[in-house]
Amino acid sequence: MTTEIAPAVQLRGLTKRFGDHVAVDGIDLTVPAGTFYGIVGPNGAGKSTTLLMIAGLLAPDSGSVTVAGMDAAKDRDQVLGALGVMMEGLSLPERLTGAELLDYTARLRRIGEGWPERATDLLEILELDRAPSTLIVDYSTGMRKKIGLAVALLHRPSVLVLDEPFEAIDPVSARAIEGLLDQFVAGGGTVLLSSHLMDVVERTCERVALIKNGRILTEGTVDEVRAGRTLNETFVDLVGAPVQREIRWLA
Ligand SMILES: Nc1ncnc2c1ncn2[C@@H]1O[C@H](COP(=O)(O)OP(=O)(O)OP(=O)(O)O)[C@@H](O)[C@H]1O
Repeated sequence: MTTEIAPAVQLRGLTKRFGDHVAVDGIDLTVPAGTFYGIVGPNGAGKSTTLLMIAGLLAPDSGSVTVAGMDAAKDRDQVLGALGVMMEGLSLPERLTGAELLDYTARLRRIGEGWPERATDLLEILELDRAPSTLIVDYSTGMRKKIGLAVALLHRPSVLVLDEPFEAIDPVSARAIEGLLDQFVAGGGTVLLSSHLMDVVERTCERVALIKNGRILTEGTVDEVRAGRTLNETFVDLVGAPVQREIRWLA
C-alpha cells in the first residue's frame, strides 16, 4: 500500500484585493512535496502577495492555503513551524552579527537541541563565517539574502517560501544559495520561490507557474512551460513584449 504524501503547498481560490485592485485573483496551485518550484511573472503580477499569504504574513480575502496537509487558517502554529520564510523588504535586526541573529532566532523560535551545529554549518556554507564580527547593517545585499536564508532554515522547516532569493546578488553568492537549496530539496524539502531570473529558474526549478494580473497563465514542468523554447521567450510571449517606439533624440 502506498501512502499519499500531502502537497507541500496547496492554494484554492486564493484572492487578495487592495481597494479596487485585485492583486491575487482566485489562484489554484498545487506544489508537490519535495519539489523545487518557481513562480514567475511581470512586476506587479501578484507573486509577493501570494507568497506573503502562504507565509501567513497577509490574510487572504478569500480562498485557502494548505501547507503539508494543514490548513493555514486553522493550524497556524503547526503551519508556521513547517515553513521557512524569506520575504523581500522584511527588516533584519541591524545591530547583530550573523551568528548573533541565528542565536536570537533559535531562542525566539524555541528551537531545541542541534541548532548551534546547524548555525555553524549554515554560516560556513554561505561563507558568512568570513565576516564574524560584521554587523548586519554593514552586510552587502548578497550577505543579507544569505543570512535571511540561514534564518529561514535554522529550525529545519519542510517548506521554504522565498521571495526573489537571487535578486540583485552576484553569481558566486547565487551559486552558494542555489547549492544550499539543492541540498534542501535532495533531503526531501520543498522550495517555493519567486524570481525574475529565467535562467536561474530554468536551471533550478522542476515546476514553474507563470502569473500575470493575479492569475496563473500557465503551470507545469519547466519543459512543459517552455515548450522547446527558452523560459525567457515563453515569458515574453505570454506576458507580451513591450511596444518599441523610436526615440529620435537617443539616436
Ligand atoms: N500593501 C499594498 N497596498 C496596495 N497595493 C498593493 C499592496 N501590495 C501590493 N499591491 C499591489 O498589488 C499588485 C501585486 O503586487 P505584488 O507585489 O504581489 O507583485 P509582484 O508580482 O511581487 O511584483 P514585483 O515583481 O514587482 O515584485 C501590484 O499592483 C501592487 O501595486
